[in-house]
Amino acid sequence: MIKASLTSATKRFGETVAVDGVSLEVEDGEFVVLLGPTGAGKTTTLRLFAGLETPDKGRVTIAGSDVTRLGPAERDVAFVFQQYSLYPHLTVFENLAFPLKAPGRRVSAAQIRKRVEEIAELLRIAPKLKNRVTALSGGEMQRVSIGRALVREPNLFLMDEPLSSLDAKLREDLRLELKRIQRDLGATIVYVTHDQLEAMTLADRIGVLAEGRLVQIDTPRVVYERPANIYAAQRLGSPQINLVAPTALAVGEVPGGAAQVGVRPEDVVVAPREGTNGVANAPPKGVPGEILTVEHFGVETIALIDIGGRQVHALLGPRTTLTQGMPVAASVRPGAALYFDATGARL
Ligand SMILES: Nc1ncnc2c1ncn2[C@@H]1O[C@H](COP(=O)(O)OP(=O)(O)OP(=O)(O)O)[C@@H](O)[C@H]1O
Repeated sequence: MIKASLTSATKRFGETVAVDGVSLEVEDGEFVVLLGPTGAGKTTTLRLFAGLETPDKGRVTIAGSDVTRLGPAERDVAFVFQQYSLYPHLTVFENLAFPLKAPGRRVSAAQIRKRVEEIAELLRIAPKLKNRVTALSGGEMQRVSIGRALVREPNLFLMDEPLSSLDAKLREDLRLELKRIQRDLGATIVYVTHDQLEAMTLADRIGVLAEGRLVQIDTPRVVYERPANIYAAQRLGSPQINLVAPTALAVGEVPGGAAQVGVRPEDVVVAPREGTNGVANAPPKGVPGEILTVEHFGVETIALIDIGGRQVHALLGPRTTLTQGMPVAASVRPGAALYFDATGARL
């Protein structure tokens, strides 16, 4: 079942087309992440779902109804923003209970208590329910913000970089918890980020936005392995995909119309050009290059290699014996090259 959709939605601000003919269907229980750099139109897309913006063209539906002309209060959506928007003079319990006490909601005190306690448990803030929110850490405050959205069981959750104000460790913890909670509750979430790690780990599908357009929407794996174009290819992967001239890495048969070849670092095969005792082995396959740097990250090692004046990243095994300055031969794992035409579209 489709829980929310945009159909050919366009939103302009003066000369700027913030969202340009975006069509997007979010399934019930799905976690869709909108990924793109600053100004790509992520927040505006989210605000169209929320009813905080009205599209100039196109339609918005939520739970099967056309809500294009309805305001936020009439859409039954919950938002979480980057900055916690909590009531500082209230306790954690009162902040979590607040959305349930809105006028028109007839929820008994006992039901409120039960729901708040459930959510507090889920978010692991139950021991803090009596604390004032000002006495919480940043991570706890953001948990309360997320909890405030979750108590209500709305049609749709809209989250705009909810973890970006947190430090790396908290961010990771909360990211894992958010995914677990979303699965447990079967919640439908549209989530905005420019963090590829969040996108890769949270999303059922990633929507890649560029200049207001939805460039690709698919599972993280498909966007990574079969990007629609160079732009989408560059959004995922760290280090970024290597882009070289069609023949620079000797990648075999190049399809007609290929202007660039994309090779992920893990698909660059690197072999030493000389035997360890200085005696030449049979020359390895590939183009000659030289190792510029080797960085050890524990679980992986990344080398930067110069091949004929071009630099490419290669993922090496953790126990690699390759070191800086070594002459090497670089090639591409068979079948792993991605070909792009002059417009950047993948062939
Ligand atoms: N209220 C507004 N008035 C004028 N221009 C706006 C307004 N809101 C957004 N824009 C413009 O629309 C474009 C898309 O903005 P949007 O905030 O949707 O991008 P974003 O991908 O969310 O970026 P960020 O990651 O920086 O939040 C930008 O060029 C922005 O300057």
